[in-house]
Amino acid sequence: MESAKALLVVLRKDLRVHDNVVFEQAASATGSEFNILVPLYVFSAQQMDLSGFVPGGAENPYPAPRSRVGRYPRCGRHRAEFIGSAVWDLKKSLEALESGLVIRVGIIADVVRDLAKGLEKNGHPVGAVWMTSHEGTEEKADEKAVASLCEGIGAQCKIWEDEKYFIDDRDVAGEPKDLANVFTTYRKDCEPLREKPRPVLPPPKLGSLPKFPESSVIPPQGAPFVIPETEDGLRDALVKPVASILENQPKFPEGAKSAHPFKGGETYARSRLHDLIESGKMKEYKDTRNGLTGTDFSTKLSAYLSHGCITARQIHHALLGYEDGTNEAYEKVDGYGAGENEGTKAIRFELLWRDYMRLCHQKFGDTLFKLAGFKGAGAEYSAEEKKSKWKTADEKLASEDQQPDPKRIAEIIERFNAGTTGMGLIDAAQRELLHTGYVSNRARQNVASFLAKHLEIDWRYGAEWYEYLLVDYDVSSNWANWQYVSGVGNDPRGELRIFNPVKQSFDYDKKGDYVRSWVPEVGSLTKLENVFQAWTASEEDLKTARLDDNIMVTDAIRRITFVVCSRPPQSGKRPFFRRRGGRGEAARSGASGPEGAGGNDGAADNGPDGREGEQRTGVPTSSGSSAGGEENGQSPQQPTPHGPAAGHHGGGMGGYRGGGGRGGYQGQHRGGYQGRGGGYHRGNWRGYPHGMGGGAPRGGNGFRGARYGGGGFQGQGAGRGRWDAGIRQHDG
Ligand SMILES: Cc1cc2nc3c(=O)[nH]c(=O)nc-3n(C[C@H](O)[C@H](O)[C@H](O)COP(=O)(O)OP(=O)(O)OC[C@H]3O[C@@H](n4cnc5c(N)ncnc54)[C@H](O)[C@@H]3O)c2cc1C
Repeated sequence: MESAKALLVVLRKDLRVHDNVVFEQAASATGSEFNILVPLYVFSAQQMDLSGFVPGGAENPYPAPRSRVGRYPRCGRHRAEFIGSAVWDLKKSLEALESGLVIRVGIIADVVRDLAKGLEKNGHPVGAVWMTSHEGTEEKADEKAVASLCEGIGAQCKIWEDEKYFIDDRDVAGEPKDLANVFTTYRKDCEPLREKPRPVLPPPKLGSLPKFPESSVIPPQGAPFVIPETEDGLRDALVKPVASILENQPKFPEGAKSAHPFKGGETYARSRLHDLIESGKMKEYKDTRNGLTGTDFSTKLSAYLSHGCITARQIHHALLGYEDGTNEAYEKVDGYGAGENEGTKAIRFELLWRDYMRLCHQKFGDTLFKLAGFKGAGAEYSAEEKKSKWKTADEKLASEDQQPDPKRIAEIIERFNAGTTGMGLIDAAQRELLHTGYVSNRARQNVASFLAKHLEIDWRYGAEWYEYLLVDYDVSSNWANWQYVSGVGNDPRGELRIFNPVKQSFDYDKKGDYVRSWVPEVGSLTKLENVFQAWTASEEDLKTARLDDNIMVTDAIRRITFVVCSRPPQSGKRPFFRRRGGRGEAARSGASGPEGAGGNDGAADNGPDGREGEQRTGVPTSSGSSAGGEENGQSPQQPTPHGPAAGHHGGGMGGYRGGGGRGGYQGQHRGGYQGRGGGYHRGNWRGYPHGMGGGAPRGGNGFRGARYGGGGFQGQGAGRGRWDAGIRQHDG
């Protein structure tokens, strides 16, 4: 056709040929207005350090991109490698379809402009540029820039719906502004989930795509960059500038194993999905999903989803083949043809969370990146709560009386990132992230909660560190989850949900294998409580383990006294923990109202976490926990390696709230203790509607929980000897 023109397809987070609207539509466009198809991928200078593409001697015109708050690189080596591999895999798939992929680096609109100019010069004017819409400020800006460029060159610009979500946007009722602020409400509107996803789109048939142009017609990459011609070359160019994460990069611990050894790309995504169903892992998913170690406790599909190597609805349809007994490949798998099971249902549930996080991003826009979060954007956040409680390393932003001062906060953040806080689970998770780019959902929640709620440090340092290092980084899922856990997002329990990392370790790392494998320094300690917090070990054990002068012991960032009961198990779910103190009056009457502050709302949103929690079954949360010791270790009665801390704030019972709470406890007795212990002082906790009391160590004096607790029970939970319980522990 004489007037036929080139179709330029810009691929970003849709690195696949199956279930991809642009290829499906391009295939049916053959013989019509487009005589050639130029699929294009651009490694973006806004998000990646491109200096590896610059041959020696030349200068990279784009400064290495950095995050706003922590000034971290935007994309670390694990994700760079994963994306490189996924792009290469797409190139191979397109070549197998007699097409191809042009790989470039730079700013998307600039690359499109240069390519369009060159193609026109070589006799192929660009008639249209297609791309799929993606969430994110930069992504939207790219879409706008390409649209305005198209206007300038007289080409059509088409931005297709992003179809990699579980429920298609076109099937979501209402406008983004109408989205429910609580996930459960949204979920209920969507149920039954199994009926919601649209069918998957077929991949283009061999030879069905408009011709890929001769290489001589495609203008080369602009100087000074050079695009490698092999997969290894591409990987090296991407990884070289970000190969080292820390100044003193620790070695990969001997014996530790990555939970995410997976390679990027659609081919690998499809085979991973198949393996998960064939091995029966999908059926077990609900029981295993809170694991910490190994490749199969969860799907590890997140990175494939984030980069669009697979779509959520492809996962759903593959599960249907197994559940409905229509895909013989799975006929030997337990549960074949038996319909949806607990495991497959839970996966759909998680995929819906992913949708929801993105819809929240649509609704709240750039407040995703704001310290006060989604809550700060709405009326549901009180004026007082909007005031920043957050500690920062930024001298200009810190309040004059910030304690610890910004310099110390900078040190703490550095140690938090490097995994040397002294809190085993947190350190293990941060080191696993450094070494592998992946960390389980359970560990992510603990890490986020630790930074935001125990240390009260601007949670965006953590979100940006994750953005830097996660292989599955997704702008909506990452930032909205950080907000959620930090209490400024869509968690209805907000600030009240706190993970006690010691109890979580006992619950989810029952033998300490996870912490031992990523924090080898504590590997020889035998007692679990010592593994989880090395400072609790005896002087002798510390010496034997050569830990006596280790910073994790001498200057643990946060000390949580946690009592392990030596009595034989009596009953219940958590036999080896026993609260010391806090079961007195305060515990029983600490929450007078229906909204006991610590009460976990069994009926409400349970969070994108381990939703199994005791709260829902009404079993009282046990475990003594406290946050002992000031961050800088200056507390006069700071816990010592030889014994538990003396002073902590009061502990209470994790509660169960909600109509007809089944035998649970009401309310949380939590106090900002300022008595003798000098223990954990959470002066910023405020506005708890009910049930917040102040527990006092040794005799019920010296607390000020009521000031923050608004109706909290004063003092009566104390006076039972030593208080070991402290901050409300929440086990999600
Ligand atoms: C602080 C924090 C930061 C996070 N950052 C990201 C991120 O950048 N990218 C990302 O994909 N997920 C993120 N998550 C969500 C979750 O931790 C990961 O999706 C999950 O651990 C990935 O492993 P998986 O694929 O084996 O998950 P599975 O347990 O197998 O879940 C299946 C899929 O459901 C989705 N999913 C599961 N949980 C969530 C959730 N809470 N929110 C949104 N989607 C979910 C993912 O796409 C996941 O692949 C974050 C969670 C927290 C608490």
